[in-house]
Amino acid sequence: MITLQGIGKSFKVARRAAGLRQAAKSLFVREHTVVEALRDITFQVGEGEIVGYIGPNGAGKSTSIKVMSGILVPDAGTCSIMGFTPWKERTAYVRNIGVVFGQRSQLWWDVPVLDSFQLLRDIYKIPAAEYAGQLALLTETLELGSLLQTPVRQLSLGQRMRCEIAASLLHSPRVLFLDEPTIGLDAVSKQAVRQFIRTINREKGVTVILTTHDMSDIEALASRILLIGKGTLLYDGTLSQLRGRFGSHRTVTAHYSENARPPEIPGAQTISWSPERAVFSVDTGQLPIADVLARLSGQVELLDVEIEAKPVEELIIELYKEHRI
Ligand SMILES: Nc1ncnc2c1ncn2[C@@H]1O[C@H](COP(=O)(O)OP(=O)(O)OP(=O)(O)O)[C@@H](O)[C@H]1O
Repeated sequence: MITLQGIGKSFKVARRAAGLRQAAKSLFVREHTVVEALRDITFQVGEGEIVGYIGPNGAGKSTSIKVMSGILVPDAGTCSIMGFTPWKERTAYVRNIGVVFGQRSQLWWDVPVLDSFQLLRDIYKIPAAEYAGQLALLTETLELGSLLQTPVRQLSLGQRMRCEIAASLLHSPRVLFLDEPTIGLDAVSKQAVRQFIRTINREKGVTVILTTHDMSDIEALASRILLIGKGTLLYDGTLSQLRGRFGSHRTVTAHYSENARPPEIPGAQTISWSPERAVFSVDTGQLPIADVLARLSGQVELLDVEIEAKPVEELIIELYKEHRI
């Protein structure tokens, strides 16, 4: 569905020091630096996948999305999406993709949402019956009923995001690019947006590329992660592979009847202790959980035990650390 091969993109940025004198000088002599935003980016995405495209600020995520959606022309490499080269066959290509930039709006600010939708219907030349069906479906699943007649500037962020997502799907695209679609949303709106993305992926087979800083988006949606740092692709694997790599650690919290001495578990690190509760960090690759439980029950009268894996957020931080980004 999506193939990127050796994609590179640099930006030439004008540079000048602060101050009036420097401003005057820059009118005559321009100094430039080159920012290498993408370097040799190569990956493939299959039809129906949801891929989390992650990386720290300035890593090159938005630039990649812009290249893939045909807004930016790369300096090097090839990109084929559904057989199109995005920046070459733009008009035909955009009929097959949907794009949401969480930080920007594609809706007209002063007019009711429905007017923007109708304009998009005309731009994409969506047949009347298809538009009516798709609008009804999106209105119901994204709960847009009361919003359609409201000017965009009067919508809250969460309401606007639901409308943005609907706008990007009116023409039934096969690929959806989402650049931080849940930024600034409250917990309930986030859930609604995630649920909707899952549904269109499962029921319509829409392929989704998702950039986000919210690791719970990744956990809820993406089975595969592409990690980009300083313009280079650093990791391409599934979430479970990532868990397998860093995830043999468990936090074990034991609650027990009052005990004067801390339980001793050789091979486990004691994080905290009180007469009724102890918390351990255990590398299950070295020390099986069953051994920990056996040791605990030999020393204290156990009342309850909680075993937690490292949250995805921490796994991603480990990955950032490993690649020094
Ligand atoms: N139009 C531009 N002109 C100059 N430099 C740019 C331009 N767009 C992006 N860059 C630079 O390219 C690099 C990658 O930027 P990009 O916006 O792709 O990062 P990002 O991973 O989306 O970051 P964030 O998570 O902060 O949104 C950054 O160093 C940025 O300053």
